[in-house]
Amino acid sequence: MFLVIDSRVKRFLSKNGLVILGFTFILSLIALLAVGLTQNKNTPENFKFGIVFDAGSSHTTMYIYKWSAEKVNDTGLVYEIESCKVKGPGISAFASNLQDIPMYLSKCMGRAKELIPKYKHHQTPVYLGATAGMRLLRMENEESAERILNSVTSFLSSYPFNFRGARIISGSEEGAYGWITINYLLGKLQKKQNSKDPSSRRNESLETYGALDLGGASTQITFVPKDTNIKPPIKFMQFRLYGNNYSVYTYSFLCYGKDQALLKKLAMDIMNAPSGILLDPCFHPGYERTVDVSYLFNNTCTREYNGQFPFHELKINGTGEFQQCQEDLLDLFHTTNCRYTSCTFNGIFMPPVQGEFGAFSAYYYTMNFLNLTSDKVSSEEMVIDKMKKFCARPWKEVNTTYAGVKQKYLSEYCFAGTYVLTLLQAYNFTDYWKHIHFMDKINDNTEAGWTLGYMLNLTNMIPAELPQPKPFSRPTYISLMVAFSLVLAVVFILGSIIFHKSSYFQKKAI
Ligand SMILES: O=P(O)(O)OP(=O)(O)OP(=O)(O)OC[C@H]1O[C@@H](n2cnc3c(O)ncnc32)[C@H](O)[C@@H]1O
Ligand SMILES: [Ca+2]
Repeated sequence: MFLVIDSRVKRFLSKNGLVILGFTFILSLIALLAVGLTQNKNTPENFKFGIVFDAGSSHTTMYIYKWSAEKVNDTGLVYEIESCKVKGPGISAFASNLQDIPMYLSKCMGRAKELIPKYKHHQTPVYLGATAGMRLLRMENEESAERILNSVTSFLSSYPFNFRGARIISGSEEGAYGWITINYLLGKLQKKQNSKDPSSRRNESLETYGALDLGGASTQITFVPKDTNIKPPIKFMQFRLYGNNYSVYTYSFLCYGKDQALLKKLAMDIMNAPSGILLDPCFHPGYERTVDVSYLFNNTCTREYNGQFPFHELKINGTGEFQQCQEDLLDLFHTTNCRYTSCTFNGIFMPPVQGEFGAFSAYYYTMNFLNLTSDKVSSEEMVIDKMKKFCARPWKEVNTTYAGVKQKYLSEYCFAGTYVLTLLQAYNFTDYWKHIHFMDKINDNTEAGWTLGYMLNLTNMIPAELPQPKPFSRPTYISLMVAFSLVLAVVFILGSIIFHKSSYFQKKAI
């Protein structure tokens, strides 16, 4: 019986074997094409999200970032989808009212829950970084600072997101992450990677922008120095990003943020002329403000000026004299005691500034309001002339002209503008408007600041080495697959026909 079937099968196969083989081959070919095409077809993009709280000295802002999971290692592709300003002061003001922290943060967290799809919540990292306000509080009262961070931690952990910690970041981190943010967004980190000319690649890092950040309590300057062979007394920060090495200088001046610098100036003024009334050239004529003397001196930044005064309140009367204001502010910067090859101020080592700089936060707010951003200025005389005129304008007039602007900001633009120019002078910038680019949002939507760099670093999103490019782009890959498969099919069919015909003729000949 088995023998009978076996011989039938044999006969069937010898007759139709080639047809079955061909049929199987074509089916496999179709399957191959189908798999290749479906594997490479356009699937909807898979997005990821990240949340960073910038807990600054003057206020807290929550940023939500979004990026495509597939393109995670490419440069410049993470962008901001939301910045939520937390109502109220900076978190360091909550030392004696910890119970208010949940209310303080809940509105922005609610916004995050709305904006990020629910099924993504558990994989979305949340970070909170506190800066100079909390650094100052920690110097005054470490336990208080700790308690605030613990309250923040317990509140943020109660959300379905992936909370990754609340901490005080160092001034160097703040400077370095700001530098990474702007260079990442400006596309400076991967530039010239494909250059064939080795001499142009050697100086690649010089093409990054330096970063200038002016906060309320501290200010940072960060850049790649021209001469990397100098032996610095402090270590430069070393980064390897997208296959390039960067040796970065960064320094954070605590107490030289805009708000603390103003308090230092006022404290210095009282020391120089102890009186309950201060004629202040940094405020508009007709402007009046009363400051509590104990508030002024109960502060780490003004401790060096402490003294006993027979009055409890200081009354400020503006006089609006730019030149005098600048002279007063110069006294905040001590430039005589440099023990190194070059210094900025207060005896702090700093290599000479070089290259282009991006200036953000209060640098931008101030210069943008004053119309003194680089694209609107052509000479130093123009800057001085504009500042003189602005400071000299009576407060009443300024107040009515800019009725929509917050009073605190408006009343301080004369001081802030003068402070920005004095600080840049102390850093030894010449022709600032040629080299300093005041920036707020980069690529239309993402704010310049340390938060993005912080998240990119903590989520390892900037690789040390440049990702290897794929040998073929997707369309080329698909076209090649199809073309080779068709050639294979045609060759096979032709081969079969030839084989059939030749065996037919052979049979006939026999
Ligand atoms: O970095 P630290 O020092 O911790 O401080 P911060 O993060 O709170 O500081 P910001 O950059 O938010 O603000 C810097 C200063 O600019 C002020 N400021 C904020 N927004 C402003 C605006 O739109 N116009 C003018 N000034 C503004 C603010 O009050 C501060 O004095
Ligand atoms: Ca800040």
